[in-house]
Amino acid sequence: MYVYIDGEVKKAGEARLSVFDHGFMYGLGLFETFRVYNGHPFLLNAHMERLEAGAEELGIVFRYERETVEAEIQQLLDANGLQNAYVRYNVSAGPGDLGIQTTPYLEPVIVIYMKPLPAAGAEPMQKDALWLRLRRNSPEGRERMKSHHYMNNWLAKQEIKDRPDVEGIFVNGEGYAAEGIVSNIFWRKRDTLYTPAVGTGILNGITRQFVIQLAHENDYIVEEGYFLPKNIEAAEEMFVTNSIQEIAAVRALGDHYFPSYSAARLLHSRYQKEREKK
Ligand SMILES: C=C(O[C@@H]1C=C(C(=O)O)C=C[C@H]1N)C(=O)O
Ligand SMILES: Cc1ncc(COP(=O)(O)O)c(C=O)c1O
Repeated sequence: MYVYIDGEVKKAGEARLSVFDHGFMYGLGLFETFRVYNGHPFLLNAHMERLEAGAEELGIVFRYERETVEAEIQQLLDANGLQNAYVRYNVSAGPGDLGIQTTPYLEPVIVIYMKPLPAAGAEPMQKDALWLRLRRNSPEGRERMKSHHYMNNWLAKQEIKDRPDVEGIFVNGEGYAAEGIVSNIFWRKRDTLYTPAVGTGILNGITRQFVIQLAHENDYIVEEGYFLPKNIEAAEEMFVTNSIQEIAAVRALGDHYFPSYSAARLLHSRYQKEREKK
C-alpha cells in the first residue's frame, strides 16, 4: 500500500517521520477516520472541521480546504487503485525541541493512511457487546479529542481480544455508561433513543452526530444524558456507531439479549441513502 506524507505519495515502508515530532514525543497529533464510498469521502467537512478545531486547541497550525484534502485523498486512492476505502487522515504536530513547547506548531506533518474495504452492505452489521472492567479515562482537555492518546482504548481492546464481532463498552469513573472502544452507543425504548452525553467523557463521534440528526428527521426523540448500565439493559434495542462500521445492531450486551433492531435498521437505510452524497 501507499501512504501520503507531507505532500508526497510513498510506499508505506518508505515514509519517514522525525524522532523529534511532538506527535510521537508528546502525543500531540489528531486524526480522523472515515470511509470513501465509490470515490466519495463521506461527511468529509464534519470530520475535517473537528480536526481543524482540535488542531487550533493544540496550537497546531492546520487549515482545512476541501479541494486540497479531496485532491490528497484522490491521489492516494489512485496510487492504491481503490474506490472504496478506510481512510485515516492524521495531523501530527511536527518537529520541536526536547521539552514541552508553548509556541504554535507551524510545520505539522500530514499523513494519510488507507486500506481497502468491501463495498458497504444494505443491512446493518450485527455485533455483540460486553461491559469492560477497565474504566473510560477522562479527557485530557475540555472535551475528548480524536488524538494520538489511545492507550485507554488499547488496554480495553486487550480485555476483549481480537474479536471483530464484539465491541467492549466503557463505563466512566463515575459509573455512567460512556462509549465503545471505537464507537458511540445508542439504545431505544419505545420511540426514544438514548445516548450518553458528551460530558461523560466520550468522543462526540461524527457518526453519532449524524445519526442524531437522522433520528430527529425520522420522528425519534433523542435524549443525551447520564445513564447507568442497568438503563441500557432495560432497553428494547441497542446499536453502536462509527464512521467505518456505520450503524451496527447489538444482538446482546453480556447475557442481555435485545429483542429488536428496528431503529438500527431504519436509520441504517437512511444513512445508506446519504453515503455517496454528503
Ligand atoms: C481508532 C481508529 O478509528 C476508529 C476505528 C474504527 C474501527 O476500527 O472500526 C472506526 C472508526 C474510527 N473512529 C483508527 O485507528 O482508525
Ligand atoms: C472512542 C471512540 N468513540 C467513538 C468513535 C466514533 O467516532 P466517529 O463516528 O467519528 O467515527 C470512535 C472512532 O474512533 C472512537 O474511537
